[in-house]
Amino acid sequence: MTDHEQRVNQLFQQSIRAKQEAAERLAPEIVRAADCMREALSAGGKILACGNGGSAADAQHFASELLNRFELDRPGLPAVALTTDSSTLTSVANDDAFEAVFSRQVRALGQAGDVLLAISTSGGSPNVVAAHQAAAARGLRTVALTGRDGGGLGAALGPADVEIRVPSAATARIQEVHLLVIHCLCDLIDQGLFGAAAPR
Ligand SMILES: O=C(CO)[C@@H](O)[C@H](O)[C@H](O)[C@H](O)COP(=O)(O)O
Ligand SMILES: [Zn+2]
Repeated sequence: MTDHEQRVNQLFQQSIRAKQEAAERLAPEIVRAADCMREALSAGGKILACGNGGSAADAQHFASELLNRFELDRPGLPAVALTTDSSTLTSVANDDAFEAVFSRQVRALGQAGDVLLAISTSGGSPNVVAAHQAAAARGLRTVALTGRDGGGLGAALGPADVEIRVPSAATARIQEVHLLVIHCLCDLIDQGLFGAAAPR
């Protein structure tokens, strides 16, 4: 095996270990988060999703799996990624502050009973923390995907919120687990609402 192949192998092993540890520790919180989202959707609510960088992509990935479909052919479900409208993002950042790019949209779009999916590997992104604060003030529950020590986001959550904190300090490994968690949430939501088949 070449040095580079060995490095690739190590990265795969680290990712597998991070996922194994997460499966052992996080299953109850993942089920709680899916229940929270399913209840909101059943009651006519929607899910707003946000994050920065790779987590912005994760927010969009999740929203598209709800709006379009995951594995089951079923009607679209209401979800909005707060990361996609460049006119809104640039004008809020330009006129106010980058910290406000998600919270302003939460105040405009969020209704009591909706859920905010807040994704931050460090838990420290000020715009994600501000989105949670705006959500809480409007009666939304937050499902937070975090890592490390949960950061300011983990610390700001209330008893009705759910934190899924990946036990790792490496941003890339945390993101890899977040994507798996997102697919677990989609699977449990579909199963709860439409009786999806067992995972293949
Ligand atoms: O994808 C990566 C690193 O893997 C980066 O784009 C990463 O998402 C960005 O640095 C984010 O700004 C990090 O924010 P956060 O996860 O700490 O909230
Ligand atoms: Zn990344």
